[in-house]
Amino acid sequence: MTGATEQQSSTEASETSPHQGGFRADFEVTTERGGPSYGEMVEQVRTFMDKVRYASPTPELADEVIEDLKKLNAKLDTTLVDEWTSPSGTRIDLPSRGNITLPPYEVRNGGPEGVDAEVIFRRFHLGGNGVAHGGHVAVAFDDLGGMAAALRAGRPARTAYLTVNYRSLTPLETPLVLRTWVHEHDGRKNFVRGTLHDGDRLCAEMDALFIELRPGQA
Ligand SMILES: CCCCCCCCCC(=O)SCCNC(=O)CCNC(=O)[C@H](O)C(C)(C)COP(=O)(O)OP(=O)(O)OC[C@H]1O[C@@H](n2cnc3c(N)ncnc32)[C@H](O)[C@@H]1OP(=O)(O)O
Repeated sequence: MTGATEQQSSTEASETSPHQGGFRADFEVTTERGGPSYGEMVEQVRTFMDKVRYASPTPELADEVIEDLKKLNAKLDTTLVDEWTSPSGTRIDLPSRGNITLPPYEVRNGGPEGVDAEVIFRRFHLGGNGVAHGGHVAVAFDDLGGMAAALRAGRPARTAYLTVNYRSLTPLETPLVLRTWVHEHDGRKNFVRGTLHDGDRLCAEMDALFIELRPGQA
């Protein structure tokens, strides 16, 4: 494996980074970090990943792409910051808050009663035979389940367990409805349920426990 060892810049948090324990102390929402084109940059990377998933390049083209990517990586090396101050995860104006590692979703409604989002699994989320990989479905449930717990509790929570029941195949490139809500809570424990639908068809269900973090807890 090459790549990971070639990282140029430090992304360690500085002492002034605004965080406390495992998550941001105050979840700073921004629409400015990364500038007006940040969302389009992330979208272009997703499109690139879609193409990589299905591309069968010649050796010459693969070498050309590698050289282009090295140049792009070098450009980003000059801008790396720690996780607490990067745009990724805080840009509430962008799908999945600008976090490229998540399946892109848009929250249609979110509050203490739960979260209602539209999610699209992309071509690069392929599991096999044209449908989504189950792990990516779990990622979407984890993030939006954690959001439901955090919005109810008013503070961040970490996943203690998360079970997904895959009820039917989850299509790619299709707007799906993902809902999460706190079914029950007891002290710091938030028992969260979720559903993923393609129209009327239930694709998957989630049953999870999210534990609210104590102040300073990692
Ligand atoms: C708005 C922005 C939204 C962003 C959302 C992002 C969501 C992303 C969420 C994640 O992916 S977090 C990453 C995945 N999770 C982890 O890495 C967590 C690893 N585990 C831990 O850090 C700790 O185990 C944990 C914080 C979950 C709990 O440790 P604690 O020390 O805080 O709690 P403790 O062990 O004292 O347990 C508290 C209660 O929960 C219960 N509990 C804990 N883990 C359990 C478990 N696995 N199953 C059942 N019960 C459990 C435990 O028995 C106890 O019950 P009681 O209060 O009734 O005694």
